[in-house]
Amino acid sequence: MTNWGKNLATMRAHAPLVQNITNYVAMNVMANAMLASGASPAMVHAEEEAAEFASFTQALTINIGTLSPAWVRAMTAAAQVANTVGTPWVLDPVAAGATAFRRETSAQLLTCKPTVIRGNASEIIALTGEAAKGKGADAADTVSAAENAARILAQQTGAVVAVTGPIDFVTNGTEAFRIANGHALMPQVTALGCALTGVVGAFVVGQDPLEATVAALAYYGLAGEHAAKVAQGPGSFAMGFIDALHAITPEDVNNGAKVVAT
Ligand SMILES: Nc1ncnc2c1ncn2[C@@H]1O[C@H](COP(=O)(O)OP(=O)(O)OP(=O)(O)O)[C@@H](O)[C@H]1O
Ligand SMILES: Cc1ncsc1CCO
Ligand SMILES: [Mg+2]
Repeated sequence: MTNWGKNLATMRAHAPLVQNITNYVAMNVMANAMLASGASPAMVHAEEEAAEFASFTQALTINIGTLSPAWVRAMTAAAQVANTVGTPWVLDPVAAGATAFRRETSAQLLTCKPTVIRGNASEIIALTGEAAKGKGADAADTVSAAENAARILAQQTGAVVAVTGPIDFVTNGTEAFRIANGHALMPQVTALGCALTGVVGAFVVGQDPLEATVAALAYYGLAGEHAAKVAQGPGSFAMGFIDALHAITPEDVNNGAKVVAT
């Protein structure tokens, strides 16, 4: 499991259609990051069509960043279809611990068996019902403080759990990896975590979920490192980041991935 570039090549060969029910902040950022990576994103959230679209999409991602009751109904219906037909789907539990609405919605979505759960440390801790220090959509807990919660959540749900931050942690409940790629400018640009969730969704199509998630995080963090070399601040970084997602090759990933099995 060291040829992480192969997972990028496979994702690009599939160029998968990925349905995203995401938040208003992330829609454009996420769609551009996914296109630059080599996937085909479709932002489809209406209650009238979300479940129908989920019946033929190659992967689904659900992000609870800007919720409303109609969106929750669409999310639940789409996740149920994905679970029934065996389509991989990724949950992004934005600010999961902040309000009762978010706690209840996340708990309901977890019953639809996500393939991967990708969140920051505070969000992953909150999903296990523990008190988390999250500051809205931003993390206020360390990744290492969330490792135990990630293992428990993976064992309880059967999902691969990815905790992102300065050093990412990914586990399926038994095996685990740390990914040290990334740059401190990444959390200075909104929705880069949300966009990563879409990239993870694209990687898991037809690939082992644990391996594909680790590879997606290494690739994405490497793009952050490349973009930071030419950035003058968060604004130019955001632009360079999209360029880097597009330019990075499978060989670059094999040379630059900082992944260790724990
Ligand atoms: N301090 C850091 N240094 C290096 N990389 C980082 C740092 N913080 C986050 N990252 C990287 O940024 C990406 C997004 O992770 P992050 O944990 O910030 O998501 P998030 O909190 O869900 O973001 P958002 O909700 O704003 O979309 C990941 O690839 C992660 O590795
Ligand atoms: C800032 C923000 N607020 C709700 S969703 C979102 C995008 C980052 O998660
Ligand atoms: Mg987030």
